[in-house]
Amino acid sequence: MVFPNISSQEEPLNLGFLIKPLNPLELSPQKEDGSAFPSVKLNRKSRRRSFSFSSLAFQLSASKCNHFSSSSLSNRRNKKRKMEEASVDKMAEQEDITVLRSTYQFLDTKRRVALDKLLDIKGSIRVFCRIRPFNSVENWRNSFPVSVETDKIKIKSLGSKKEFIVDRAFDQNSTQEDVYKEVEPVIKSAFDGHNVCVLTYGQTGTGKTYTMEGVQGNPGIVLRAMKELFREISQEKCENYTLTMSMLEVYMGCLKDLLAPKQHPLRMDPATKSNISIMSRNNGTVEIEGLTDTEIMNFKHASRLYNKGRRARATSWTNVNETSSRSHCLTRIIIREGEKGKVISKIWLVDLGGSERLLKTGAIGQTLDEGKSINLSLSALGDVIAALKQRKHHVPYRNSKLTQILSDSLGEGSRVVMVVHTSPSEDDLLETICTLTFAKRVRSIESNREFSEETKKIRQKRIAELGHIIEEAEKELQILKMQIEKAESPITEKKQAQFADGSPRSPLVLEQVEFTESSQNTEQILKTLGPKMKPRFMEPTVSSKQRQSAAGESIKNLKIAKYGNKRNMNFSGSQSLSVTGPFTSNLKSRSVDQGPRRVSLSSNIPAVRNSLPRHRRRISAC
Ligand SMILES: Nc1ncnc2c1ncn2[C@@H]1O[C@H](COP(=O)(O)OP(=O)(O)OP(=O)(O)O)[C@@H](O)[C@H]1O
Repeated sequence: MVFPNISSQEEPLNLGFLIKPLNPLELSPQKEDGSAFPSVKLNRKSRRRSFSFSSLAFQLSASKCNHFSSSSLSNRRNKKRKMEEASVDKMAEQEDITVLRSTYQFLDTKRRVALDKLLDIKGSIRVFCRIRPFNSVENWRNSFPVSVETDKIKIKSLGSKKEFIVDRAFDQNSTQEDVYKEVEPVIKSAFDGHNVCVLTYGQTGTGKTYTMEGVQGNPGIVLRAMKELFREISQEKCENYTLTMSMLEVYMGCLKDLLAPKQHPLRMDPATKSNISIMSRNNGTVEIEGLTDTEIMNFKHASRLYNKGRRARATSWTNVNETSSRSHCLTRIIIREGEKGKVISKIWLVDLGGSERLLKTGAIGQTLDEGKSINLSLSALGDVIAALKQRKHHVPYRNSKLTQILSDSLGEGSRVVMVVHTSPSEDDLLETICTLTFAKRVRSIESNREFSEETKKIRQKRIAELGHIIEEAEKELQILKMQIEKAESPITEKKQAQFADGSPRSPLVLEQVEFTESSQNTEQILKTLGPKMKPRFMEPTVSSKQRQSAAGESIKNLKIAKYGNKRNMNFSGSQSLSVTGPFTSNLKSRSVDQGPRRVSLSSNIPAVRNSLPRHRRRISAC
């Protein structure tokens, strides 16, 4: 077939390949004698007016076809080019993100390995000592019996001197931040699968609760640790990690669930007044049956729960007329991964009972029993830690409830920090010496291998090096995280835009949407051409008809899946539909907590009746 060659004066347009199969209704573009029409010079501005064809019908047809074909084709070409460019850009972006992500992984592994080495050098059981400031009733003007160096506590009194080595000593001016900074690496190691146990130990009134719980506006280890855990989870993009929290009180060998909704007296074991039992598994793990384990969604939720637990502890004191120092308060955080909730690690944060009462007060009766109980459990704790450090075959976990509970968080692979607390006062010197002797016992086994000065220097150097590696890696990780977020933001935005209407779209539907959008221009053109002026090549082919009907079917199926089968709702006059309650107007605004909506539907046609219950359930579930 010969095609006319229409061109403008400025820009020759070859219409020959633009107008392909002509509609049979249109005139043939050939002359009667079979020769081709001459080329027509067409000024773009006056294209419609300056046709010089003899046949008016052909002019019209050619003009419309030219208008349609050239714009449609160039649209398509532009679209194709844009799509090609977009896909190249997309691939490059994806590559960038992959490189950034693998660099992130590499650095993160480097940081974790360094942290692990650092904690190994420092020791898996570490002992810190914190001296609280003088209080208003203590005589601080005349004597300062306790002095502090970085890793040493010196006691001077009545001409005698004593020195106690610890892993880190905090003087009276130390802040909560200072203490937490030392504990932080241990908390972080929980993400590497290490069970963690942080304990505060000391005489009553020396600041155990202050260090662990903190005060309003100046939180302690528990809340800081929780903040850190949530920060780590968001930073590491561990979206599939979950945190759960439990709180437990150990009072005279009895366990109390501090987060339980309400303890029913009949459900408790009359002997122990508790429905909690400790189960030690053969593999060494411990499970506390009956203990409330609540998933914490964010830091705010965690601190709310923690305050609830603290209040429950306070209430229990009032109920049974206890004082703070006579019970141990244990907060547990479990890090879980995946849908099955595989346990990664446990963190125990323990505020131990005061260690001195029995000695100082010469208590009798219940107070004596309480004091004995605390001292026994504290001494059992000391025995366990000592046995662990000596790598003894038998570790006496079963000697107290406290050690039984903590058994899988004190042993091999665990990280333990004990923060011993002392008073600065001369009056409390005896208790201070007792506390520091306990600290020495806990620490002594590992420091049995007393290092030479040279070894100490090498250790310090290595610790500093590892600390530097960790710090640098953390800085780089921060930068990388921002870069990844920046690189991912267009993709995230696009996804958000696609899902803005709340309906999930399958790739097929997305394809269909694109298809519909691209054909919008064509639809407009067809409207201007009129139904009879549709060129033949615009008629759908057999395969395009099949494609369209397949795509239409898939959309229909999706709509049915989303909104239900509307056919069931097309009732004839003889059918009845009764609906009680506004189920169409405020359907979306109704919240789930409001419970199912009451909708009753009925029909006298069996097929419709059969389909109604299913329909009703769907509405009820909204
Ligand atoms: N480092 C500190 N800085 C400021 N105040 C402190 C510090 N340590 C303790 N205190 C204050 O000392 C008082 C006693 O502290 P806290 O209640 O924490 O002692 P405790 O060892 O937990 O006592 P108990 O065994 O009775 O629970 C509190 O008023 C607390 O605010």
